[in-house]
Amino acid sequence: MGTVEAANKDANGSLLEKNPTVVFVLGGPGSGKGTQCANIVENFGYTHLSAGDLLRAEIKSGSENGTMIQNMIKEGKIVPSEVTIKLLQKAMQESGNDKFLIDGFPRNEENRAAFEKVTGIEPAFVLFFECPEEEMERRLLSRNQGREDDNIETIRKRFKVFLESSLPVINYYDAKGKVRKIDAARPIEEVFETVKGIFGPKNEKAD
Ligand SMILES: Nc1ncnc2c1ncn2[C@@H]1O[C@H](COP(=O)(O)OP(=O)(O)OP(=O)(O)O)[C@@H](O)[C@H]1O
Ligand SMILES: Nc1ccn([C@@H]2O[C@H](COP(=O)(O)O)[C@@H](O)[C@H]2O)c(=O)n1
Repeated sequence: MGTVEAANKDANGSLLEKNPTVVFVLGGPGSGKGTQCANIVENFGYTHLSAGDLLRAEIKSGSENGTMIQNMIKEGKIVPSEVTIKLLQKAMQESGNDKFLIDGFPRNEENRAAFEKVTGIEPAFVLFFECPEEEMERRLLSRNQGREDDNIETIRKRFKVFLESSLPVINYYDAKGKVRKIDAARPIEEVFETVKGIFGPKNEKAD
């Protein structure tokens, strides 16, 4: 085994040995990624890891990166991959599971290439929740979870970052035949019916 590969295997601990299944969950801010991930966890036994939630938890933990992360989130900017990937790896290892929904990641080409290089993991497929901006804006402005970035000024910046940096990642995976596009503008239950069709009955958890 080459040195880079050996170092990555080391950093991943036992993770790679489990040959984990990773599904990236992408879509604009407010498209319903978190909502649908909660349904998938209940029905299909995946562990849900939201990159945004991990970054917000890192701020709360008083970490040395906290102020930098908080400033980036307020501006709707993308935190350097090094920080986010470490948080994702740690959460994956601690979960004990081998099936992951990675929500809101990769957000740009840097995220994508670094994750592949550091973890050696390729996603099984990518769920893409497609939703018009006006609908996403309505949802974010009425989310009421006290998020510092759910204000119209930051929301507009997040939309811009999504179009400029995140869509190219979706196009990258689309070219590889890995994107499962979902019309996310419909009611939650209808969206989940489509999601269920993608994961398939053979993956459903027994009661
Ligand atoms: N299909 C839907 N129809 C109407 N409202 C929805 C739908 N899906 C989610 N919502 C609501 O919209 C808001 C945003 O949803 P959610 O948090 O799941 O989006 P998200 O894509 O994870 O957002 P973000 O990227 O900002 O974290 C929530 O208040 C949620 O209840
Ligand atoms: N890969 C990521 C994911 C998120 N961020 C930052 O967190 C903000 C909120 O993300 P949500 O997915 O919870 O909406 C996002 O706007 C970014 O500032 C990131 O940097 N990298």
